Amino acid sequence: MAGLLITFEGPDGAGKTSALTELVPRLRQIARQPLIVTREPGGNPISEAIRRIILDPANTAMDKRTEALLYAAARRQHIIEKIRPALAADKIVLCDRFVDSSLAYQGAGREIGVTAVAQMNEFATESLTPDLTLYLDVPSELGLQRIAAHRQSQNDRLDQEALSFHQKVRGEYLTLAKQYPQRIKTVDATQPLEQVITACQALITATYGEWFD
Ligand SMILES: Nc1ncnc2c1ncn2[C@@H]1O[C@H](COP(=O)(O)OP(=O)(O)OP(=O)(O)O)[C@@H](O)[C@H]1O
Ligand SMILES: Cc1cn([C@H]2C[C@H](O)[C@@H](COP(=O)(O)O)O2)c(=O)[nH]c1=O
Repeated sequence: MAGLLITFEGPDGAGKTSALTELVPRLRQIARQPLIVTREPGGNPISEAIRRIILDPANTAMDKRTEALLYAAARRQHIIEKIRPALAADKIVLCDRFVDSSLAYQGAGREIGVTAVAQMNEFATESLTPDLTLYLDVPSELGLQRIAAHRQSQNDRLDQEALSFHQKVRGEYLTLAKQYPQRIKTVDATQPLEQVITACQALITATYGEWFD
C-alpha cells in the first residue's frame, strides 16, 4: 500500500493532542501529498461510538478483555473506513494512538499480556504497521499532573486509574521503543510544547523528507 502512516503515542497527558493541533497546519504547508489527521479510538462514527462506551466512567463493570476487544474493533473499523482508503490514495495519515496504545495499556497496564494483545491486533489490522511512530515520553506523575491541572470535564475511565497502572503503561512504551528503534522515535515531552512540536516535525521530515518540501 502507498501513503504514509505516522502515529503519535504516549502516556495520558504527554501532550499528543496539543502537539498535533500545532503540527498539522505546519506540516500541511510543506506536504507534497494531502494530509489527514485522525485518532483512536475513534476517527469515524462507529469507532467514536465505541470510544464513548470504552471511556464512559460509568462502565466500571467492563472486563479487561472486553475493553481490549473493543479497542481492536474500533481500530478495525477505523482502518477499513478511513486509514486504508487514505493510504491507497497516497495521503499522509497522522493518527493519535494506534496498536502500541493497546500493547501498553491493555497488554501491560491491564496485565493481559503484550503477546496476547498483539495477536488480537494482528487479526484486527491484518498487520498494518505505522511507517513511523513518535513516542512522546513523560513520567507518569507529570502526565497525570497536567491532566489534573487542565482538564475541566470529568476524567475518563482510564485517567482515573492508579499511578501504578500508568507506570506500567509507560514502562511498556519504553520497552517498545527499545525493541523497534527504526520505527519508534522518542521525543522528550517534558520540554515546553513548542520544543516538542519542533522535535516532532524534525523527526518526520528527517525520516520522510521526500514527502515534504
Ligand atoms: N509540553 C507541555 N508542557 C506543558 N503542558 C503541556 C505540554 N503539552 C501538553 N500540555 C498540557 O497538558 C494537558 C494534556 O495535554 P494533551 O491533552 O495534549 O495530552 P494527550 O497526550 O493528548 O493526553 P490524553 O492522552 O490524556 O488525551 C493539556 O492541558 C496541555 O495544555
Ligand atoms: C487507542 C487506545 C487508547 N487507550 C486509552 C488511552 C487513553 O487513556 C484513552 C484515549 O484517550 P485519548 O484522549 O485519545 O488519549 O484510551 C487504550 O487503553 N488502548 C488503546 O488501544
